[in-house]
Amino acid sequence: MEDLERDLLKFKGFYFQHKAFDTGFLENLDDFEIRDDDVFIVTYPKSGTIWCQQILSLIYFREHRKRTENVETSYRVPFLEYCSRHIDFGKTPSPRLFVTHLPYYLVPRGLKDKKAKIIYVYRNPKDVMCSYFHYLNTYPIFKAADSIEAFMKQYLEGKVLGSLWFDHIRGWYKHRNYFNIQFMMYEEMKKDLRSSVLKLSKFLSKDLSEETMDDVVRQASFENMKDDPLANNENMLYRHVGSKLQEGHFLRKGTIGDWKNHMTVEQNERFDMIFQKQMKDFPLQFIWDVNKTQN
Ligand SMILES: Nc1ncnc2c1ncn2[C@@H]1O[C@H](COP(=O)(O)OS(=O)(=O)O)[C@@H](OP(=O)(O)O)[C@H]1O
Repeated sequence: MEDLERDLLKFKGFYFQHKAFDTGFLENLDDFEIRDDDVFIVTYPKSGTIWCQQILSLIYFREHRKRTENVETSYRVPFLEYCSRHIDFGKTPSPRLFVTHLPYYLVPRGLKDKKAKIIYVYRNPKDVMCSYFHYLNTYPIFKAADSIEAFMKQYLEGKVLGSLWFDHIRGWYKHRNYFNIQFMMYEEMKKDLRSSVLKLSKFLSKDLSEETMDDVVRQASFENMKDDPLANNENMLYRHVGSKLQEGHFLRKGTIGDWKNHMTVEQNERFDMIFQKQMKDFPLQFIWDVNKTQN
């Protein structure tokens, strides 16, 4: 656990990345001035963050859609809690787009005016766990367990950046009425990206032409993003954390149900028991298998 404490920092009950932590900024985050036309993507890690960053970049920036500017997606939609050292958010032109992994109780209180918009993307927690495991074994953001068994323990105890998955999604859902928030499911985006982009554009009051819609859907596909150095996060991660593997990719598989390739029957049953206990009476549905609808 010593290594974990070196890499992660618990602040107000939530684990942050130690190296990128800006105490002054986070101490005052409650007062961070929110503009009515701000848009925030909120995710638990490995739930489709960069995907949604890319969709918003394509919707909001013609230059991104038409590839006339060489600006990375992660810069167009920066992390609220990790980019304050190099971006002056007060000077960013409107509409500002942000992304955050913060829990509901740490976001700026101005979001409760319900004018600025929040998109919460969630994904089934077994695929989140497997994606997280591979990610940490590719990019050394913090000390990673070297087996799924050990990582499952760490993840189910919430000793990871983002803390406990159950707390994150339950907290945001329970407090949804305080915010102007749209929940989006990773698996629905995967099954029908066009309908998901349409849903998002309605929420954002953006009327997209057919041509724009085609551009967005095409450039937000997994295959396209994986090969796009502006959108695949690899340069950004390489600059900030380095990589342990020659062949590791941030956009790794982008599928539904990869957990079946990594978890044993026993691990899966153990996970299910904890999930059922923690998520009893939780109304949002999840898709665990590419061939199945919600359950
Ligand atoms: N376009 C598209 N389509 C489908 N899936 C996609 C897409 N873009 C990113 N991804 C997958 O999202 C996973 C990374 O999650 P995040 O971006 O939330 O990671 S992070 O929290 O910002 O580190 C990671 O999942 P895994 O492949 O399962 O590891 C990415 O592949």
